[in-house]
Amino acid sequence: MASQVALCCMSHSPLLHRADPGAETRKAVDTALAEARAFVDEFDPELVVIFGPDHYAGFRYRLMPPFCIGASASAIGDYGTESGPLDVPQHVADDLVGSVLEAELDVAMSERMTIDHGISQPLEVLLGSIGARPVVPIFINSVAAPLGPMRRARLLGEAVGEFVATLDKRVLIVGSGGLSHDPPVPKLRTAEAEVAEYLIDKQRTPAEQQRREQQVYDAGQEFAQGASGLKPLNPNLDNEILDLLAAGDLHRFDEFTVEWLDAHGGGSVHEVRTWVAAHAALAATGPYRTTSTFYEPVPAWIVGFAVTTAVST
Ligand SMILES: O=C(O)CCC(=O)/C=C/C=C(\O)C(=O)O
Ligand SMILES: [Fe+2]
Repeated sequence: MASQVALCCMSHSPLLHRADPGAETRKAVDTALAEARAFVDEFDPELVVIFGPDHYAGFRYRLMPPFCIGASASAIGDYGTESGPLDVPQHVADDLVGSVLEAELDVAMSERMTIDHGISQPLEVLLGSIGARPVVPIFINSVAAPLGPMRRARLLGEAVGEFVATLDKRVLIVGSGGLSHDPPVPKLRTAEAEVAEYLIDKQRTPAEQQRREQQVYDAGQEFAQGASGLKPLNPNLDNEILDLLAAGDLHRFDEFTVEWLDAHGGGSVHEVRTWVAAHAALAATGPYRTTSTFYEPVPAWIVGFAVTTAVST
């Protein structure tokens, strides 16, 4: 018995519904996202497997795994996203963890995973709400240094795909994040003590969260006005990434080092790991074809914003 598998990868942004990117960009992004939603509606997934990052909302340095599969999860509701539980099919998540471990990838498991906009936003955009379909969330650390090699994200994806192939279900694989971008996410070793405490273990109060969200909005406005120390977006790199994914040339990502990507794509370009894992998962179920690609650099959101869909052939 085999599954039917489709893929949608998309950038997310805390500023997606908050900052005005200009009328033309808004229309283009909304159209791309509506088309992705229609693609998902038509596929009618029985299960969604989503690879996404976290931005110190759920995973902090008290214990920072490179990868974690959630067998039970809820969304924190940051940056205007929905809060509340996901509908995680526990036995599927348990079996997935077992299968990935069997493939010699030492993935962590959480029975109480907290997700942020990095996972909840694509679920809302593509499915209508975070609880609309059964979903297994897979966290890929993409911001908290040190990061392991890209190859491991590809291998994780492969192992997940091999499991997905056995389910005899319609499975949508989602990757969330990227592409080039350098949003103001603090770094443990350079952060002030109070911020470092947050990165390690501390929760924000609602007022602190609100202040932080305003700071991220302000950073986007500065960036859009060209008055920012953040690294520029890199459309050349982003197009190269999209071309490699569409060509199924996933091994090439093994050559991208963390340092090189950081220098050319900014501190959060590593969210592309979720795209690599998602494509590797799809590829593990058979050959695939990319059916749509949207890309536009959006300074007001501090991100090279992309959306792609793909199907098994
Ligand atoms: O709230 C924080 O401290 C982290 C800031 C943050 O969440 C920024 C996130 C940016 C993205 O998710 C992105 O552009 O990918
Ligand atoms: Fe992000």
